Amino acid sequence: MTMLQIHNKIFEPYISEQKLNEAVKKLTNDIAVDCKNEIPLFLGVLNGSFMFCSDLLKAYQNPCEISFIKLASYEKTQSTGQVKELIGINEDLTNRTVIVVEDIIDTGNTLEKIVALLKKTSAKKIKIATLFLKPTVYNKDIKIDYIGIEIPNKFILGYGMDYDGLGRNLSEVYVLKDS
Ligand SMILES: O=P(O)(O)OC[C@H]1O[C@H](OP(=O)(O)OP(=O)(O)O)[C@H](O)[C@@H]1O
Ligand SMILES: Nc1nc2[nH]cnc2c(=O)[nH]1
Repeated sequence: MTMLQIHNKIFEPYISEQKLNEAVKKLTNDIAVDCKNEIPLFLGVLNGSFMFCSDLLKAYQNPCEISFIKLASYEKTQSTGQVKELIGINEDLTNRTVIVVEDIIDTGNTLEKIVALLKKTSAKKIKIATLFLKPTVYNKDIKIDYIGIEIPNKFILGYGMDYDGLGRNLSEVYVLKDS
């Protein structure tokens, strides 16, 4: 097993590229079935979801659009509890089906903020897709429509997700050792 060190933290391989591909395919199929009569607008949440968004859209065979929103709440491996809006929603969402695309939902603080922003628009439907969910941590009432992989309360990185800015380029997911 190839360990990885970033600063003083040790990470070990956790979820293979193949498992990630399977999860992305399944999510894509589920979304395509639900959206067969519409053109969804995927709304990726930067930075973490860029790689997931890319693979999701490449796998999505029907007409669709993409845009991004940028929020941040994490410093190192801890949620600060405060979510900052760095890039807002610029599109006209009137009558659109918007699918929020998250790499991971942990406390749900980020999601709550995004959904609050979307509710102020005239979007027809707001749906949520996440590659990872920590069900034991998530404590909001917002329904998550599409879930890739559920994980315990551990800190992961790779496939878009970082530790202190590093590790986003890894094509598989690692977990913080002994977390
Ligand atoms: O459910 P929560 O506890 O809010 O955590 C989930 C959020 O944390 C990460 O983003 P982060 O704030 O680290 O910004 P980044 O995507 O730029 O890394 C991740 O991409 C989610 O958006
Ligand atoms: N990189 C990373 N960011 C997160 N944001 C919320 N949970 C996590 C996590 O486990 N890893």
